Amino acid sequence: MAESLSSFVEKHEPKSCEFDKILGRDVLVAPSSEQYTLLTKRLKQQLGEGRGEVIIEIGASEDGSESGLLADELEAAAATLHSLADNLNCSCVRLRERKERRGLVVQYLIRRVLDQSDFLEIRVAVVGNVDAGKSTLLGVLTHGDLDNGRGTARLKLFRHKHEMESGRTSSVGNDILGFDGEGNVVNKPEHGALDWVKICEKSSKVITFIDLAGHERYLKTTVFGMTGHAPDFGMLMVGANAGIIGMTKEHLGLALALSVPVFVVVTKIDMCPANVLQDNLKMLVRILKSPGCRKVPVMVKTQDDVVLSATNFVSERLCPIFQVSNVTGENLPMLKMFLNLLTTKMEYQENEPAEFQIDDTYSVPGVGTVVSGTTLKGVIRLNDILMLGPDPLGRFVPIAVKSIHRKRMPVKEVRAGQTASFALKKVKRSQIRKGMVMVSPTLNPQSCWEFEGEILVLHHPTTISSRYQAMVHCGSIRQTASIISMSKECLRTGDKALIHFRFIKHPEYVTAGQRMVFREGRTKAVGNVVRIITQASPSHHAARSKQNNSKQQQRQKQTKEVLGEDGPAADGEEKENCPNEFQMTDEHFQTGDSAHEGTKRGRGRRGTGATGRGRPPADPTLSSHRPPKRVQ
Ligand SMILES: Nc1nc2c(ncn2[C@@H]2O[C@H](COP(=O)(O)OP(=O)(O)OP(=O)(O)O)[C@@H](O)[C@H]2O)c(=O)[nH]1
Repeated sequence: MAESLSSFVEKHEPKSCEFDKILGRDVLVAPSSEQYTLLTKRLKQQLGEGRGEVIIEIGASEDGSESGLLADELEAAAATLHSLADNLNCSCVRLRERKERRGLVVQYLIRRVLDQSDFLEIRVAVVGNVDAGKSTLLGVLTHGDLDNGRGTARLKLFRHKHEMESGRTSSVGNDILGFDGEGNVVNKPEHGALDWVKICEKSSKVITFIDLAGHERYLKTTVFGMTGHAPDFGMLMVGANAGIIGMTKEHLGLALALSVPVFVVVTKIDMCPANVLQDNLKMLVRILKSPGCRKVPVMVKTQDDVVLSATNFVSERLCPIFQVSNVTGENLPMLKMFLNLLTTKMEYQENEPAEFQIDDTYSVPGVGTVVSGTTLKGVIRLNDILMLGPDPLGRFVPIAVKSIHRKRMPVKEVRAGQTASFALKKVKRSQIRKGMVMVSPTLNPQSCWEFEGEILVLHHPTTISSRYQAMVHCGSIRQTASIISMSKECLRTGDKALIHFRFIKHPEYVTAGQRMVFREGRTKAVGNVVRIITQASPSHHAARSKQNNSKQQQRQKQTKEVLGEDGPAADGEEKENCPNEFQMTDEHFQTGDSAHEGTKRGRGRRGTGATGRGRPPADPTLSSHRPPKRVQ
């Protein structure tokens, strides 16, 4: 929500607080020196809360009556705001104005000007059915050239030969779009290629798109992208002519399950008959409003809508919908403006001990072992010693951080909320399993075989009882776990329970409060880790899990015979092809199985189990560490 400099005061502080003196519609018109000091202090606070940016409204009165400034007042107020922004080393850009009874109310974007090596980072997971135009839109946004309707724009992004040939994305891809302080796109391809370091140097804000596959064959990769890459937002793409088909509902369901706020981009409006577009939009709105989604859809048609929806996108409930064409470029400027205004609402704790989740590993000639992932807490600096683990025996070993890159740019430190790649000293790549973490030694990290989670069953064809096994996704941990015990005898669709889980293959680093997904075939459940059980022993585990395994395999065999359906892989690793997970059936959208019920979005995401085979780094690394090859 856009804030006046005093709005926070009004809502949260007692009436007699120090900011009382800067209330009022015209406080910026001619502030006293005491007021000016308070205004500076308040703006600094607001910038801190907004991770370096805030939208300020001037001319609005606190009670809504007599809002608006006259032309000369507005000029004076704007000059004050510019000088406040200058003093705090911020840019100040006019976004929109509205006419009120007395005069104008104007909104400004105040954004901290960062040094060359720093930028605000927002991660957007791009999901939607195959052929919805995901790769094409990303090609158009990041390279600036429109598509020809036959796939020229997406060619710039495909990473594997088979993707070039089939036109289908199969891996988790990363593409970046940089904005300067004024909100201008800074991407400038040279001979078709983008120099990430230059983009980052010129940017105040960098949007990282996590381009996920639309085909159900690659759903495993898509789920990993959503759980393991810690997206701040989900961009759900829908082809105007095709509407909500195939994997669209599943991807929406997955975003809901993980409490990732979603906005929708309807593409191909250039080639879609008006009546088909209207029908598909109606269907989209109906699904978004259904009890299973409980979203508030907003059609974004003007720049005012963009500012309003971006500033109100704080809640997971609002769902802005854009209608664009990658061929004619219609409405793309509005989408860019929206992306420029997006601010993450995730609270990252920089003052806590460091925690970094690894989502991929590389062996780089001349550099050594490189890991990429997301910093969840704290600050990690060059030459820091962190504890890497857990290994198969649950141990953590100290390692030194040799170099750090953010989006291929060498940096001295990386803070909570930022993705990065580290070159590590004296560690072989084979010693690092995706799914491991690197944490501060002060945390004295413990691995666990067992934990308790509070789970809501979104869908199960029959009932879940003790000893049932399925895949746990927790951040980027991906391992089969068994149910040891439950607070209820059996669970059906819609039931909630406290469940005691045990990993079947190796211990993991899990923390209370993490969001988790539990799934197998058509079964899916979401919830939170509530308690870690560190004392459970592996030997005890092995015997019991073997027993459980054979029983479950027997049960799965029977189920397969009856349903012709696949179960989870017995060795704890996921199978390549698991269609229909997260299928938000019509039942969900109509009966109110609240996919987003449960607790808040987990901040912690750790480790990985990414496919990783031959795909570029999540934070494609390291100019000197040799950047991944990209097929042009
Ligand atoms: N006319 C028109 N064609 C488009 C538009 N957007 C994408 N296309 C075409 O639609 C086709 C599919 O686009 P892609 O970007 O490959 O779709 P995708 O969603 O990335 O597909 P996957 O990578 O397989 O998940 C390509 O031939 C594009 O040229 C658009 O706005 N208008």
